[in-house]
Amino acid sequence: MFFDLKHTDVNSKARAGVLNTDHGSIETPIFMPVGTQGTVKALSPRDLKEVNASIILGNTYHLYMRPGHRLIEKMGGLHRFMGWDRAILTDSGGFQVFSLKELRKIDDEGILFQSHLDGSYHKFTPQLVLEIQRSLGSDIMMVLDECPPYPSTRDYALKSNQLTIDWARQAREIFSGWQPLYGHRQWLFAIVQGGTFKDIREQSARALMELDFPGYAIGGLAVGEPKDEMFDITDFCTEILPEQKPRYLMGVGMPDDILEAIERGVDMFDCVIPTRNARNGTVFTTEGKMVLKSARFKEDTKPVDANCQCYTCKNFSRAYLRHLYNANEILGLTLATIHNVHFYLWLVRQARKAILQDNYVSWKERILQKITRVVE
Ligand SMILES: O=c1nc[nH]c2cc3[nH]c(NCCN4CCCCC4)nc3cc12
Repeated sequence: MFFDLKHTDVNSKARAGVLNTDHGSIETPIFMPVGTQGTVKALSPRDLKEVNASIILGNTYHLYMRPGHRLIEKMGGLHRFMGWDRAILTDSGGFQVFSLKELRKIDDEGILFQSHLDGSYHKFTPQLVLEIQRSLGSDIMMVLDECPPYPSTRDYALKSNQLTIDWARQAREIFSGWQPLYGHRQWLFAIVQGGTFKDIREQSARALMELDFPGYAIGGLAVGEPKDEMFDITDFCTEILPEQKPRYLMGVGMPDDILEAIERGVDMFDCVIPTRNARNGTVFTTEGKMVLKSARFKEDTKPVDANCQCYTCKNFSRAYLRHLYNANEILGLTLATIHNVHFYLWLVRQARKAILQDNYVSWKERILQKITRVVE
């Protein structure tokens, strides 16, 4: 089966499971490094394997814009094109359209927008974003949805939610009738919307569940709402969503956000933070966050994190990494990204171990004390 729920922690809603794709099995809770344009910035697929990444995220919007899904199809699909033979999840593009430029126009058919590259007009429909993801060959595809801005009026959230449900219904019908392009199975997830209105969230979840998807994303969060609202809505959604299906909280997040959401029953995460922060000189460690550019690391011979087994921590000092940043050396980006992605994957692997031992909550409280510090 696609998702095997192995165990739920007896003291919380935290779960340990396995996602079975044709590009390998993925132990959950899982973090998906973001590879927007067909590459996880500064890392090669070899680096990704070395840090045990089992699934990465690609963006339908960006790959459609450049180099185009037809070209990628001619190249044999995204896995072959980018040299990655493990799993890929692609976001459907609705969110990117909103976050990249002022929205052109949304109507019942889809989203009309201008390319951020050359200003040309395009229209994302439920059908088109599915065709793009079929050409890409993603193992997990997302339906076209509308992510309402935060805050939204109740009326806007209601209307937007109706659109997202209609688009999900169309996508489900299109998907049920097709053969995969490259021989490997592709799975289609729905996306729960409804803003911060619990009754609309319930309406969304139940309508999507009736359409019977293999997995459910919780969308419309991590868009500027207060953290406690994000966790409250997440907790509310996981109460309703099917226990035996994976839950994916889109765009989350900082290490502590991920641990809080795991406790509330979320299985899958993606976020640009580990890769983006690495490129800006901020790394996450078991002793807290560290700004490597800081002068205090000028002669620090210690590794980024003495408890870390990654290539960066086993071979280089904080002083060297700080030098690379100051000298604008590309290697600095790669080494810090290797470490941060390794840290996120290590964190969710430790979470899984704690869940299987039924002590997730106490483990989480202990590790949060350390990783939320700032290393001076
Ligand atoms: O509702 C969504 N539908 C489709 N994709 C999404 C992606 C999302 N990504 C986020 N938040 C990303 C937050 N991230 C934090 C670090 C800096 C860059 C932005 N919310 C999302 C909601 C959605």
